[in-house]
Amino acid sequence: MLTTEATTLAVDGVGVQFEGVIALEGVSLCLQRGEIVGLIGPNGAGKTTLMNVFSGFQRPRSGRVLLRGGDVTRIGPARLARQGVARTFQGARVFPRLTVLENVTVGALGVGVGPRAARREAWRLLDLFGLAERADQLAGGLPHGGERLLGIARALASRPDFLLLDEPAAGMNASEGEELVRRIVQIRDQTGCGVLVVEHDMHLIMALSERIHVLDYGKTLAEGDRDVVRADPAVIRAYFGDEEVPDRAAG
Ligand SMILES: Nc1ncnc2c1ncn2[C@@H]1O[C@H](COP(=O)(O)OP(=O)(O)OP(=O)(O)O)[C@@H](O)[C@H]1O
Repeated sequence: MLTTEATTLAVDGVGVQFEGVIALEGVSLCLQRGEIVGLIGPNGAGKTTLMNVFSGFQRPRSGRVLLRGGDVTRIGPARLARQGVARTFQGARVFPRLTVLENVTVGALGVGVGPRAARREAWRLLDLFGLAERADQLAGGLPHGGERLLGIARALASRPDFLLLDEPAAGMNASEGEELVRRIVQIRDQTGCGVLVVEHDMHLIMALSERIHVLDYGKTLAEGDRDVVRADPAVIRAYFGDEEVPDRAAG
């Protein structure tokens, strides 16, 4: 049952269809401020489509999107960002010809923060992400892991209550992934924002998420505590196949 509390971002029974392909059907997921939820599922399960619905990039055909209990189903991404919903995309999507500092500053300017405060906020985030030394470098010249962190820093510049991360660790090596887990937990602890993470790296998902939501063919296959979900036979069959289910990652 979905809550309509003031501290939640939720989808309630959403459905999305693309020219005959059912991408999502009757999916409900409630993200609370202060929690980290993993969204997983096989390729094509509907994870990115659900992120798009949450962030206003995809209007659902059925169901509702609720922000702090209010219906935002018809609100687009720019307005949702100003209301506290920020996201990153698959692929870093930084502005390669802007500097690292400018990339983050733009994130704050985009939600109406004044130029001086935006710059201050950008420096704070660059410090937090260990990118301050590269502030004046063009973003396009960053190594892959750095670009990913920059994308998250830019999303955080809007001071979101809810942060949606689409495959933040793609292309990172194991130690960069562990560092990313630490930073995401730190962000949650410091800002109290709710974090929804789509990620194929199961070690990372298990290390990071308190709750896990599993999609398969556009429907919810399982949801709940990570240990319960990991032991669910339907999840093991659909998602892990014959692979060994990873133990909770070190960290
Ligand atoms: N714009 C689109 N037009 C047509 N079909 C689409 C579109 N976007 C997604 N789909 C289809 O909807 C389904 C869900 O896709 P989606 O990208 O949300 O899955 P996913 O779980 O994020 O997959 P992956 O793990 O591979 O990124 C797939 O069958 C996909 O082919």
